[in-house]
Amino acid sequence: MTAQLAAFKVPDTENEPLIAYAPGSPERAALRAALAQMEQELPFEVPVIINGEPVKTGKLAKQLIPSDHARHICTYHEADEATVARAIDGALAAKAGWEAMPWGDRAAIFLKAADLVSKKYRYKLMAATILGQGKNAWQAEIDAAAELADFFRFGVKYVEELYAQQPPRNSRGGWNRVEYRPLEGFVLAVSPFNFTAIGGNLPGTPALLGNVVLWKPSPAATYSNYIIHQILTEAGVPPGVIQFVPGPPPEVVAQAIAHREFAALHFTGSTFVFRKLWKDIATNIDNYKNYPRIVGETGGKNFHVIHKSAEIRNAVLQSVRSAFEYQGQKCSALSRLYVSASAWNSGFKDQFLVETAKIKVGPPQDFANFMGPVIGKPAFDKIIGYIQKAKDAGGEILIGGSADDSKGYFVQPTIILTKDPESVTMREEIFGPVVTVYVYDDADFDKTLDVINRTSEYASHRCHVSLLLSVQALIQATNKLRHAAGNVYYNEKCTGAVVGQQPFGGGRASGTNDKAGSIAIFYRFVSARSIKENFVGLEEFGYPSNLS
Ligand SMILES: NC(=O)c1ccc[n+]([C@@H]2O[C@H](COP(=O)([O-])OP(=O)(O)OC[C@H]3O[C@@H](n4cnc5c(N)ncnc54)[C@H](O)[C@@H]3O)[C@@H](O)[C@H]2O)c1
Ligand SMILES: N[C@@H](CCC=O)C(=O)O
Repeated sequence: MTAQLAAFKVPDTENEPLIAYAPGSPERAALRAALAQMEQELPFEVPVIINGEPVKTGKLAKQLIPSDHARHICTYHEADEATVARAIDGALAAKAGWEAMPWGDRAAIFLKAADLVSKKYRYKLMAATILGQGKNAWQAEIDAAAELADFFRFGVKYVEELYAQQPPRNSRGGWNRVEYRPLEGFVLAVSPFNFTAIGGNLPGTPALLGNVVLWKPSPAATYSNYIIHQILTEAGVPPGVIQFVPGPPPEVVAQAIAHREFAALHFTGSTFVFRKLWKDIATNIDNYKNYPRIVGETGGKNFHVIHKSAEIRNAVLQSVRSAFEYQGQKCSALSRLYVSASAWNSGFKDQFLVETAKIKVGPPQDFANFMGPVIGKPAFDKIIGYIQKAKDAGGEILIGGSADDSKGYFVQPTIILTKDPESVTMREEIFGPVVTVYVYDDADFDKTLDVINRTSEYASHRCHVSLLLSVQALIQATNKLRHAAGNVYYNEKCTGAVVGQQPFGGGRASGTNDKAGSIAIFYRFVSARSIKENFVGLEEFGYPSNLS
């Protein structure tokens, strides 16, 4: 416990500066060296971590390298029932000490973790993300280095702001206060494969508020997530506060959800899994001590709308990036594209195909590759299945459509042209490098906005980007699509929300829209306690109105 006798202010919060990794730069050399070292040392062995101690259950699973599936980046020990039970007990035992730790000390731990991410562990974390999750250098930089450091630093700032929110009035002779208690029980964090930063944020956000957390990482991101756990430990998160529990997802999660002290689910992943977990929680409701909080960001079907007034080159380049960077495996990735006929015929189509044809696909360790592999065999099969379904439904493959999983799970960037704006690849989440284009008559702009709004259950997910120049068209689209997206971008691509700048999340089937990267999400993991203190005692029990 450090100094307490003052109202401290946390340091100014800035976004982590991004490194470009340009040829010849020392950072590029450092990242290459970290990759080479990791390639030499792998496969690693990852234990379950309970109460700060490694637990080797002997029940082993592998995290494959998606660009070279004959190799694996790590072997990890899967938690069994007894291990999960110990993890929950240990977290509950750590709770009293953690929630009583002065805020300044908790803040300092997370600020230190941010600096460990941005400096000492930057390249190691990026190398694990590049090899294990198939990101190229830039994608690893904006995720594993920048977004993760931002989550921790901005989280500290937001908690400071939250704690500062106090009742505006006091009656004479009294003082009103609000205390933001962590939730009673433990939080279950279940994280996805596609963002190392989200892996860190799902346990990090509740822990920063004094909660204890059982963290089940994604099997396909186990190694990078394990490094994050090591960073948090080195920064000073006490044993037991965040229990790292890889394991068979349905079993580990079901056991946690069935526990009487289950206080909240912090989930990011597919809509299907989230809905299932919500139902499981509902079924178990009589068993809980408190009503659990349910926070989840899930699937999406993001779109760009290209108006006839759009600046075509910008619209094309933004669309190429957002459809194909990280192989379309972002919750924000462009997946359906509505282009006005005049824009399509006056250059958009040609440039879109020419630019997409320039994309290099291959192992992400080769920095020239813009795209790497998709995450695994099920994803690979699902994506080619959707390309086939689009063809069967009369869609025309303008470019791509081919895939090769002989060494790694590579799918070429694919553009499908459809005449049916409600065809299957305009509706369902694919989560791969596939974008479907619908060309609308310029005169039907307004009608097209209605179609967009109703087409997918996700309509809302994260992002709608309007690459429009006319202000009038922007206003029209903004109003019509008010509930169709949680994040809207004008003249900008739909990927790349930055913590502290564009809080992210979506409604409808895309999640509870609690806005990670903003103060809003922190309200979900506290249970406020109002405190009224009276400094003046009573002299009579009766009120003046009782006097005769
Ligand atoms: N909205 C957002 O902010 C956001 C961000 C990232 C990813 N996503 C979504 O995540 C999905 C891709 O990630 P993913 O493939 O890791 O998702 P997923 O749903 O397969 O897995 C997410 C997590 O749930 C666990 N899980 C899987 N099946 C489970 C089960 N039956 N019971 C309990 N837990 C289970 C996984 O092990 C993992 O930890 C996409 O749908 C994407 O849109 C959304
Ligand atoms: N910040 C990222 C989050 C993507 C989630 O999968 C983006 O907005 O692209």
